[in-house]
Amino acid sequence: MTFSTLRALHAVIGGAIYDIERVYRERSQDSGLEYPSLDEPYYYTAQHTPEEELAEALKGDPAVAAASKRIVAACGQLATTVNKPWFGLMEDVQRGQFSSAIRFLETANIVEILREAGPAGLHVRDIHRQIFELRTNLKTAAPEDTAPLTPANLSLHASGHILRLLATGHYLREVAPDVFANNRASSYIDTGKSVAQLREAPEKKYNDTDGVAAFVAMTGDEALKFISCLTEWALPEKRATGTGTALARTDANFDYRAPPPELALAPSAADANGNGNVNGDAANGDANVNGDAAKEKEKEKERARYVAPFNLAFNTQLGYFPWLELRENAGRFVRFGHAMTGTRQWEIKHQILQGFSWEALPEGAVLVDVGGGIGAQSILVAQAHPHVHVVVEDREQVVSTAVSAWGPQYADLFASGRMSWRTRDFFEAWPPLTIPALGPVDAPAVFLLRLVMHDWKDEDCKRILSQLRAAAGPQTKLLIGDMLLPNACADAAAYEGADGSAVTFPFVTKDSPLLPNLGVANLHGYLIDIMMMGMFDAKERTVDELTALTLSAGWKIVEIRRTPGSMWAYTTAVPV
Ligand SMILES: C[S@@+](CC[C@H](N)C(=O)[O-])C[C@H]1O[C@@H](n2cnc3c(N)ncnc32)[C@H](O)[C@@H]1O
Repeated sequence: MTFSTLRALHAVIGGAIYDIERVYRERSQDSGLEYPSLDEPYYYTAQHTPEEELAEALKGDPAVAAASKRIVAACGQLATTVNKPWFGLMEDVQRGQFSSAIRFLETANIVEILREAGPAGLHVRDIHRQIFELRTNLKTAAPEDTAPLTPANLSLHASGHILRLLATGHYLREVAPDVFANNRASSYIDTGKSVAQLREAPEKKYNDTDGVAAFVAMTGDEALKFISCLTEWALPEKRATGTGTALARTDANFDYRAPPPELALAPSAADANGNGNVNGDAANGDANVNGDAAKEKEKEKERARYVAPFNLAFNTQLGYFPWLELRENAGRFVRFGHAMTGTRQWEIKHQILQGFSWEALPEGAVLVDVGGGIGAQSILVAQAHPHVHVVVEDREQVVSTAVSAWGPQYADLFASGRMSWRTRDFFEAWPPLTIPALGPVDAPAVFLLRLVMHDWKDEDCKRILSQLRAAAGPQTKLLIGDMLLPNACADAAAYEGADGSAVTFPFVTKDSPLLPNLGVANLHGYLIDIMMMGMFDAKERTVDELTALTLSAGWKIVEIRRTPGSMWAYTTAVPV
């Protein structure tokens, strides 16, 4: 590292600011439109002036978005270079505290409380009082098994310190000592619900929202807990004792892979899961241990116990989705559906509409959204393309609650029959459909798999893809929406696809001082990769990995439409 590299990074930042300013100037006809201030909240449900709307919308302009990413990448690289290693290390290794503080902000409804307080903000004593007024309501937006806060859990002092950490990390503003207000970053988590609505119906907090708050809550709850078990899961050191439970994992004699005693007689992991996720590793059993079949079976059972850090953290043999459907997880289950709406934010607005040539489909074409949840993405297609019929397939419990999760906003669409749900296990053969307005459908025009492949190991994905391949007609397309991760090193793979085509196009020019994958500006893709490891022992994939996987199930990738500068892509494949 030399001064010339520091200067080159500085120049990247300066050049990118110039690019952003140029777009703002040109698009506002030189009216002096300013870049949105971090200090000013922007609530997506509120009324805005045309200038405010344009200033916000331009952040999504491809040139602005790309320049912003260069700034983030360069600042990250520059900061890591010049920061005292101890400070940088502490910021990173203690990041969990910041994550917990953001979850607290969301779960305590502080963003909504501060929205109503306005730009002058609210003293922490008044914030604290309102948190309690909401939380001591009998109903709670938090998962059912969460006891309401009591003064013993949360002191005034604690609230103030958590909020100050957030203000220091640019998530709030401390406008006067102990007085906090929302800023642009915190306002992004707003649900738009009034405090009165949250008091009246806390369980509806995420209904009719953009899902961002639900995603924050889900990540801060389940994901933060299971990811803390990553190393214990990956590097179990203790040997079997046959006693203890995962929840007692601080016991020095505890073996993370030993079966919890109360589950010793439970059905096998495969039976409990019902979809093959948890027993994925068991199939790789070492067949020759002492030649003793009973012992081998027992060993296999043990290996299957904690397939992913999630299983370890929550002491369950169930896969994540069946676990979510347990009665005690009712709140988490509903929240997960809304969190999937939040995942739209990985894409540019309504990216699914640009991810495929929907307009080229014939009248009455059928899109099957496989593992589509509440249909958070395919509903955008149904709305924008009246010639397309959408059928969402998912597990029974998801299907039975999907329509009610949307509230009244799409009632006409559902009543028209152009968007419907049916229960299907995607590991089973695809049964032909009958759509009242169209009659029997032997093969759909498109199978969509969005955020599904990344939930599963390769062998499970192959099973899912093979079932779709068996059901496909010659014109059926497979559309996969997931992250596509490039390497972080400057080899050719970061610049081109497996077949040499420019499918992943460069994120940076070859002489740039930035990492070829844009480093921390694209960290989100690599974080989700590890989140999937934590949840399912699954992963996000590279272009090469996805190409090989789809081919193994009879699908050939023909097009990749990447969100500019992002890890997110829609990949189209056809039957081979
Ligand atoms: C990460 S979510 C993605 C939801 C949706 N595709 C989206 O992008 O919003 C994965 C979905 O797969 C569903 N799923 C899990 N196992 C399934 C199975 N065996 N058969 C059908 N759906 C399943 C889950 O219920 C969940 O809705």
